[in-house]
Amino acid sequence: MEIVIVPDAAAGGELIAAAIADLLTRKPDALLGVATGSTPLPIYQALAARARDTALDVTRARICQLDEYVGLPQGHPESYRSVVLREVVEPLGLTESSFMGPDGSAEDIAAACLAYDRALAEAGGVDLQLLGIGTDGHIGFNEPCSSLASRTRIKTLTQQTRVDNARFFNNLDEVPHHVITQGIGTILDARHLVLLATGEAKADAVAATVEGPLSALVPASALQLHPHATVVVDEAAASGLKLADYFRATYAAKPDWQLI
Ligand SMILES: N[C@@H]1[C@@H](O)[C@H](O)[C@@H](COP(=O)(O)O)O[C@@H]1O
Repeated sequence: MEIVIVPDAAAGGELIAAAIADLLTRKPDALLGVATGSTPLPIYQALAARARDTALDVTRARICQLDEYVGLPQGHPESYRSVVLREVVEPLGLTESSFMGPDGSAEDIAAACLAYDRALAEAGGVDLQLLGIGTDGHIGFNEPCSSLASRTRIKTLTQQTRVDNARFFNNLDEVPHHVITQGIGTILDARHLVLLATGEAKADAVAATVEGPLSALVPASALQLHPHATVVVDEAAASGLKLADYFRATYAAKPDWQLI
């Protein structure tokens, strides 16, 4: 696992957008897995700026969703489908035909989960999966004690996550209890995992992910199992890391041509 400590969220967004740009240059039809929440927005803004202002061609990029609320009406502005279309797909000049996600309004949720795992595999697998992290250490919506081998399935949110996400809704009661999420096993199938965490509220979860034991109690610690996982953190999110100086020195010594 590589840990990169950046000065702030904007620098993290630029660094990760550069890695995505490099991927799309090598593989123009790469499948990019995207996360929701506030944290990855600087990545999407930096990537859209590159698509607008540089020779980067994103027209063949494919975008896939990490997770989804269950039971929100289709087209609800806070369904993750709507969020990804608004924050990622449209700013890149792409259309819904470049996009795939699980169907949170399906009558048969179990079948929708299976179908999504199958669709990801049939699409050739995710090339680069962006991740945020919950304050309880969740990735996607894999809450503490999720199986480290889990596939896409329905999960029940913890109260902590519902409270954290209530800011996107009118009140806490509107936050769904159930979600579909790529499983931890599904996430680990991606070729490159890139987790961005910013702000002091994430410091404990980041420390447990990076320096704690591999544990289902901290779902993000599953990144320790992946051969190419990058954790990008700002100074505040890095504040609980005992090995911060080592991570800084390692990254500073990295050759310029070697991206994350
Ligand atoms: N399902 C999403 C996660 O994918 C995201 O990482 C997390 C953190 O969000 P934020 O970046 O807003 O703190 O929120 C939600 O729970």
